[in-house]
Amino acid sequence: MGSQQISWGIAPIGWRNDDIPEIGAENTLSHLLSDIVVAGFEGTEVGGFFPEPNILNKELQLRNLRIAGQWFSSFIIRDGVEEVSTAFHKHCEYLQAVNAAVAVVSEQTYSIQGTSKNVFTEKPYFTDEEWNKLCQGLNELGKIAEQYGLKLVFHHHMGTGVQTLEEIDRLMENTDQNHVHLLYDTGHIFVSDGDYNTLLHKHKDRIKHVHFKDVRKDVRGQCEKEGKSFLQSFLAGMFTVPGDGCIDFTEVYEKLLDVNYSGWIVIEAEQDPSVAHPLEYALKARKYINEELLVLDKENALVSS
Ligand SMILES: O=C1C[C@@H](O)[C@H](O)[C@@H](O)C1=O
Ligand SMILES: [Co+2]
Repeated sequence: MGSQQISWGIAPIGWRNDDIPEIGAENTLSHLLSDIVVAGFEGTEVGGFFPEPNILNKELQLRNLRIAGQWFSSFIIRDGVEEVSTAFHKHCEYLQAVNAAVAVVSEQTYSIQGTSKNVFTEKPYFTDEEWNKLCQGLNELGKIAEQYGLKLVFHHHMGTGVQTLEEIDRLMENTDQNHVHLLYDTGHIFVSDGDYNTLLHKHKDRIKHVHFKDVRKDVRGQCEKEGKSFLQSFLAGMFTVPGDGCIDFTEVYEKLLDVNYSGWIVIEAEQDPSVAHPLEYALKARKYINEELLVLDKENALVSS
């Protein structure tokens, strides 16, 4: 089976960043969507500055683009699932109206991702009781997502209580595989654990959404040495597009093809847009995909025929 099941997208995060809304604020929706077409991608994720569904759908249709999903910050441990559910229903309603496939959920209770804390040493840890509350709550949110024709995909993330492989294992073991799926983000797991393959191999069956984020290893090392925060690290250039860092995406992509992965692969490389020209990096990513990854589909097809 080949890439006909895979849709390639690129996230708005290279143009504008919801974690630091000031950067790239000059980049309008039209500019972003048109750049995505120029770079040859099929769609994107919803950014915090996106308009209501009618307006967005019009702009998408004009460019033959689709929406993969959107990030949702959950505070299940802090607020309880009942309170979170109200906001999550609204989130899913929006996503259904723009024909998205997934709702990306990240538990943000005690998260330091938006703070000035050292992201390499000061991440939070949940108690056993908090783990139970989180996993039960996610099962409930997963059922809500399904009412809107969406899959809940959980985003493991630097600076949060679900960051390391061990923590992702625990989350996968204690949530219902029918309702809670996994978003595999190559960049976050590599920065956290120095390895991106084990997570993919262990949880391949739960992965329903993928973020391809590359890492500049030397910059990562320097950020750790200097005790930088998550935001300072990405502004320093810790992340980049596939093919421009140290991750071997051919290995990752081959594994995804092997397990007949079906869904979106979204390029997500947050950098300062005033330093890393967003269209230039989108084109660089597309070139790498075309020249190094899509050829693997053909090779696989030849081997299996
Ligand atoms: O999926 C993501 C969404 C962003 O808001 C986040 O900070 C980024 O690192 C990411 O992986
Ligand atoms: Co991501």
